[in-house]
Amino acid sequence: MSANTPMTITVTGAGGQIGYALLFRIASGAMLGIGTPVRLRLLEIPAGLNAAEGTALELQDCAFPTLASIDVTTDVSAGFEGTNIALLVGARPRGPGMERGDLLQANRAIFAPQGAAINAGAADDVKVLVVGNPANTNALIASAHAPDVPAERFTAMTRLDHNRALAQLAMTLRVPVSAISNVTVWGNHSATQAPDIAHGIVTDSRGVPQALPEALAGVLGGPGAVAEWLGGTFIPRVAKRGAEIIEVRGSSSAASAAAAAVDHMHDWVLGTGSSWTSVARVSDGSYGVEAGLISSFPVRSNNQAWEIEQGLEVSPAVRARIDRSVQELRDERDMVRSLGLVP
Ligand SMILES: NC(=O)c1ccc[n+]([C@@H]2O[C@H](COP(=O)([O-])OP(=O)(O)OC[C@H]3O[C@@H](n4cnc5c(N)ncnc54)[C@H](O)[C@@H]3O)[C@@H](O)[C@H]2O)c1
Ligand SMILES: O=C(O)C[C@H](O)C(=O)O
Repeated sequence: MSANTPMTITVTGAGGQIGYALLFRIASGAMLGIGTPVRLRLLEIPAGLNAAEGTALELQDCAFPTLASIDVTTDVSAGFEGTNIALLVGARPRGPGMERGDLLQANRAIFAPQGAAINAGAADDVKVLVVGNPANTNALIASAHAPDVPAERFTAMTRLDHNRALAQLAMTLRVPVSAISNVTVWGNHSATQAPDIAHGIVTDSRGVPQALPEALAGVLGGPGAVAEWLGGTFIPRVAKRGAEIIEVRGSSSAASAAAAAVDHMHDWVLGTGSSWTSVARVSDGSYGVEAGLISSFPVRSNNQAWEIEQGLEVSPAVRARIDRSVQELRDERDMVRSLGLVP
């Protein structure tokens, strides 16, 4: 990509709540930079068409210099024709009391045709981010229907979990979010995920694990304080934040999900810089995660490709959580396999 070459970006579920938070940020240049014009393609089903068309009118009214064109369609093939970036947001969101497994059934008809349309018509460099839940397994379904697109180009979003982990750490350590790096979320974008702070660093070069005892003093004390805080507060808070938002807000996270999607694609296209981030991408067997599953790893983007950070030591506690989350991914894969959606 060179500056000034327009990029075609398809957003599915454009009439929904994430779509409404996401499209204006993409159009303003927050995702690819203000030097890259964007052509937006808004893909909806008939029930969401009016909302998407209304959003398109508002996008026009923003007069963003970066916005080259907007098309709204319900035609899946037209939606992905020539697309460079596909953001698969459209899906039924989880309501109170629902688990992600409940959504596999509801969303299975969406991701197979979309994968096939990407295979047939998208640009050669297409990059896909699945946001719609259950995101990892939906990405697996879409990828299975796009045999000509490298599997590494189908990713699922765990950047929101990653950002949640950074924010919780920053509040606890009383430092800016920008001061913390090298935190990882492993596994599934679900309550089984494995947030891992073992390699985290604070700008002053202290490790996050070394900085925590002082920050926790007065709240928790003694030699087990950090482990107690991780297991009793930090991990459940990050892993169950989606459910907390649903309970407090009455509907699932939208603006924070949109912000995470912007971060994910920004870093994929423009590079990660000095820290790694978390992305669910196809496993090559690294860290004992079954090859072929789409699982979250610590990754850096080099030359517009997500590379898994190698050689990190994984503690027994994190290992156990990763194994549980990967087992959940296997179970989801087996469920969609039994429906004939993946080989
Ligand atoms: N990965 C994450 O971190 C994360 C975070 C938040 C939400 N989510 C998920 O994102 C998805 C969207 O959430 P939302 O709050 O915007 O939901 P929403 O109900 O507000 O919007 C979904 C939109 O998708 C549309 N849609 C449904 N099927 C479609 C299809 N086949 N093609 C195109 N559009 C289609 C609907 O008409 C609707 O407008 C949900 O699955 C939600 O669980 C994921
Ligand atoms: O948890 C959900 O269902 C919504 C979303 O995946 C989230 O993490 O906020």
